Amino acid sequence: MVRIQFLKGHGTENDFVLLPDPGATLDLTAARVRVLCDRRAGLGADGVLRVVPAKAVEDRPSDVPEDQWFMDYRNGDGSIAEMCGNGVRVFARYLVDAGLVGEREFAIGTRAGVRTVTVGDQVTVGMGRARVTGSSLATVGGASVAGVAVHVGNPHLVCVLEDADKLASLDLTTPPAYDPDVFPDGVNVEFVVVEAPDRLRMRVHERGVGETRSCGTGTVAAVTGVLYGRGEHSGAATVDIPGGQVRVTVEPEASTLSGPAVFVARGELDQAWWEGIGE
Ligand SMILES: N[C@@H](CCC[C@H](N)C(=O)O)C(=O)O
Repeated sequence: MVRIQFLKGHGTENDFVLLPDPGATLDLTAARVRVLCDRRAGLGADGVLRVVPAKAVEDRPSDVPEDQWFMDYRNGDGSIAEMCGNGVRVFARYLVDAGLVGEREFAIGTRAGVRTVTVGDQVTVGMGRARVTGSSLATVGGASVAGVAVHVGNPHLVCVLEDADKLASLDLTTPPAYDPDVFPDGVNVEFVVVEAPDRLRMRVHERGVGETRSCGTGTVAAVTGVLYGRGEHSGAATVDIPGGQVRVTVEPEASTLSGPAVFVARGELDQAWWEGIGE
């Protein structure tokens, strides 16, 4: 009988089920991801992080070497996404805690390429280049808001609002509408208020999940988009999200994300339940 271990953790309350899969034997179907993430029928999470050796991932990006650990990230709806900034911090904490890496600074393979991490009280991730790709509109509650499109390995649309009351009153229980010609693969939509030159408040509707308490790539996109609006390409900001606070730095060719990564539970999945999850 194969025993399937799990951990439950979060980064600023963006929560994940982490599945160690050193032998790359798990059959992680979209249906299994959906049920695992279901907050009543499963463990409940925004997404799943499968921990797998990069050499077992045939479609990994060409710059991810064979000897790295690979973050196989899935959204709660079962879809695959390129990158997850909060997830990679939780993933990094797991690798250190489990003794799977010997250093506190190391690299992790993701579908967006290699990400370097430094694990301390907080976990800092080198998020690569955050690229402004254009502008577009998001429509929420019948009103359209202009946004800056930012690519952080995955797609984002950053919409700046005038004040915190507007941000608080947004109804994100239904997905904001966006232009599918601009975002053919869907988009994560961030709504942001600039509270001080180096302080943002943000809410997010994530592709493949819904509104979450935090989105790491989204915070990097938000800082990049706000800087872009000021005609700047470098800067740093603290971002307040409903689940806590992260720190972001942006340079023309690189960005970083720092924040907490916490585990709350670990255990074993029920074998019969897992086997019984159909398509
Ligand atoms: N929560 C994540 C982003 C997860 C992927 C996203 N929903 C997508 O589909 O691109 C983060 O912390 O970055």
